[in-house]
Amino acid sequence: MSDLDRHDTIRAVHWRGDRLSLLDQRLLPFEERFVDCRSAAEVAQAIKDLVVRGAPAIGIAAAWGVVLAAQQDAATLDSAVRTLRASRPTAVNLMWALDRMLGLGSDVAALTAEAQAIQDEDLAANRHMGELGAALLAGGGVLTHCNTGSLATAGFGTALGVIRSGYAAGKISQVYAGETRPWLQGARLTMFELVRDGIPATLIADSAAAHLMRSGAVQWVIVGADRIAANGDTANKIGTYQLAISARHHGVKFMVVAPSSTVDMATADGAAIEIELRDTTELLSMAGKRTVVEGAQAWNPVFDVTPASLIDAIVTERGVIEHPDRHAMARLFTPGQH
Ligand SMILES: CSC[C@H]1O[C@H](OP(=O)(O)O)[C@H](O)[C@@H]1O
Repeated sequence: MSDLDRHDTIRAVHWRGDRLSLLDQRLLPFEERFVDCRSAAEVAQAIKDLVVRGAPAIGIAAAWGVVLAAQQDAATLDSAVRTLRASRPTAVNLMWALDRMLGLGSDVAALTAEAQAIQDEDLAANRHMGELGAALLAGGGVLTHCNTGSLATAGFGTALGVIRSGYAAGKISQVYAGETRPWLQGARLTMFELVRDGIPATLIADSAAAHLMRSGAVQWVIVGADRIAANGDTANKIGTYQLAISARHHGVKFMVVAPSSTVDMATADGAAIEIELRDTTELLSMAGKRTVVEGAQAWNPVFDVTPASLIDAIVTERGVIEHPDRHAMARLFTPGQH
């Protein structure tokens, strides 16, 4: 097993033939427990509750949810797909995967093969993007945000896949990970993956990012995506937009890494991307303990949109788009493709 092969040993999504086992990411890094989903409705609830999260991973989970629906009662397939589609609004991978499954009717064998293909294609795409993104690096430190690793995908990761490949190629000397409040995907999940891989990783507070960039310790900010519009505007975890502003101000390069299942050519620009608002309790408490006075209000958008003008490169498995705009996107993706 190559050094890189070791890195996708973490699997967030396991198809068991009659149920879908999901590594419960609400409990990581201190507890590794699986939630078994035996229906599309249970998969949809797991996506909504962030048992499984990460744009590619929720698309993969939803695809297996369609298989569960077909196994149980083909007559309920359409309503099962509607329930899955409504589970989270921003990551287009969810809609993309369901559209791929819908085209196959209710044949369980065909749906099973398609769900497996979606999962296998994602892992292959991540490894290829890892190489393409690593080729852009020239040493030094990188900063990443949220979690874009094996836990958010079929394995290896998108932005974290570039970091894995870049580190293995000697092109990264230090990885900084933002904690990513309020759900702490960076602190709880990315640090878990990097420490497990033996990659030198330093956790920073989200609010320390600009100060870190000003120090000169970071040459690239490398992030994932939940939806990339036809002009290259990119929706990603809340806090990404301000990282892009800080990066441009400090002369730090900004890379978005995402498979083509994240590209939504049917959405013209970032203004049209729906931003998920989650329960304010995620902001008003930490680890289940309230941290804010009763009666306080909160606002909890969990994604934001980075304009293409602040992105130096979008890495997909179809190729790298440098200085993205609608013309550059159209060279790799069909207008209107979703
Ligand atoms: C390769 S994961 C893409 C994306 O998904 C994460 O969001 P969430 O944890 O809420 O599902 C985050 O935005 C990642 O960058």
